[in-house]
Amino acid sequence: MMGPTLLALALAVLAWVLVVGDLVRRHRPAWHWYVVGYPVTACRVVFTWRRVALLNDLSVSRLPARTLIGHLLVKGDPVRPAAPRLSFPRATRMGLTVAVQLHAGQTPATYLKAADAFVHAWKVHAVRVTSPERGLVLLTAMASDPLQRPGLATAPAELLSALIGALESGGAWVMNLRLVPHWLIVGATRSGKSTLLARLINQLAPQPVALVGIDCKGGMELGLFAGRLSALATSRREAVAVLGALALDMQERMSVCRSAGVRSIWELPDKLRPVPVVVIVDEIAELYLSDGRRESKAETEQCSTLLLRLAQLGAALGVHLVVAGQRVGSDLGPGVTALRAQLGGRICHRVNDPGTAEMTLGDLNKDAVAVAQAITAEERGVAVCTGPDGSWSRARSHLTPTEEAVSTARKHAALTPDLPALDRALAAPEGDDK
Ligand SMILES: Nc1ncnc2c1ncn2[C@@H]1O[C@H](COP(=O)(O)OP(=O)(O)OP(=O)(O)O)[C@@H](O)[C@H]1O
Repeated sequence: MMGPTLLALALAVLAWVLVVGDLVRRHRPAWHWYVVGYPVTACRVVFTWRRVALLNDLSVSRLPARTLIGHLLVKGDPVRPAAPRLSFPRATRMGLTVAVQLHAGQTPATYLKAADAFVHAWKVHAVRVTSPERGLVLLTAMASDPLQRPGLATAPAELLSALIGALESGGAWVMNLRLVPHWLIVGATRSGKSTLLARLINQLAPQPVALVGIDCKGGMELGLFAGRLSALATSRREAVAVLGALALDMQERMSVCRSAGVRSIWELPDKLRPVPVVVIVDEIAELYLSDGRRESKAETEQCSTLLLRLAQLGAALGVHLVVAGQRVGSDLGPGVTALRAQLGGRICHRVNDPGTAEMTLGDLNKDAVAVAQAITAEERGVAVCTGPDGSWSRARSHLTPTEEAVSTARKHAALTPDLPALDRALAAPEGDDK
């Protein structure tokens, strides 16, 4: 009687283990990492460290590489090099961290080069190398891609600051225009650029800020938010008019600052301070590429000069640029490289050519370029972004449905500041010359 009951019980337990085990394997809940993943990975880190360090030239021998035997100078590789000292691996929500004491003469760059070797040796999704203090390197191993299902990050509301999404570290991805006044956003088609711009507008719409759109794709993208835009240019000719009017407006702002004896509009008393303006450009190539005709060439040159002027002087005068494009390269014109130098904030989604990733991140963070190039077509909304302290991180924007962004823009349409100079400039040009 006991036999069949025990058998049925054993079968039930087995079925339960199989079903639950499969669910756990597929969904990887957080406790699974702490109970199974972390102890296994921590053992791998500790037990493979000597060998990994040796194979990647991180170990250093205390013996000199040359020594004198009698009257002979003997050169060679000293035996038994010592691996750098490793701290105990500490579990985090998404992986683990270990601190490594650098040998004298070593720099974090050697560890950056070995990051791929760590990934394979420890069987983790990625390893990031940072140096929080001199002589120390922090290796952060991530068990799986935290951006596959990023949590909803939060950040305090601040003027000219937008919560864009979540960072790979689990923190909030914030675009703060007071800290980094101008931004360059690149991404191939369907990489998540427009969604990010919609998110930015969604976040800035409730703030006392003027939003100006330049969308030379006939206003198809930014036209959706027209109710909250103080001006919208939908052709290059209109873009020249709007940028020219903004350049003149900046001169007025300068004279207000000069008469008040201050260096930036933020030092002016509230009642004198002009409203901050955020200029959003969708598809920079439309402003820079000419069809060879004389007027077209003149317009591209004007756009290039005016954008550069706004970028050079805008930060102190409350004029901010957010420039987006599918591709950025010096072939767009000599002005592009100069403009890029002024756009301190960079966001690079998946791109089709290595040149664009190099152009966007290469001058600030060489090691971020390879990470940006590894973003796949499935990872929509994932990007490499720079932080205000010069660091970089992988991040994912919060998916803001277009309807939600449009309805937020409509809801706050009454807050739209009037910029009569821009309206006049837009009313002036005749015809349309795309
Ligand atoms: N953060 C995100 N999370 C999930 N899906 C996203 C995210 N961002 C964008 N997507 C999805 O990716 C698709 C393409 O996004 P989007 O239209 O923003 O790309 P794009 O780079 O602007 O493309 P294009 O240049 O063709 O306009 C959309 O269907 C959107 O739903």
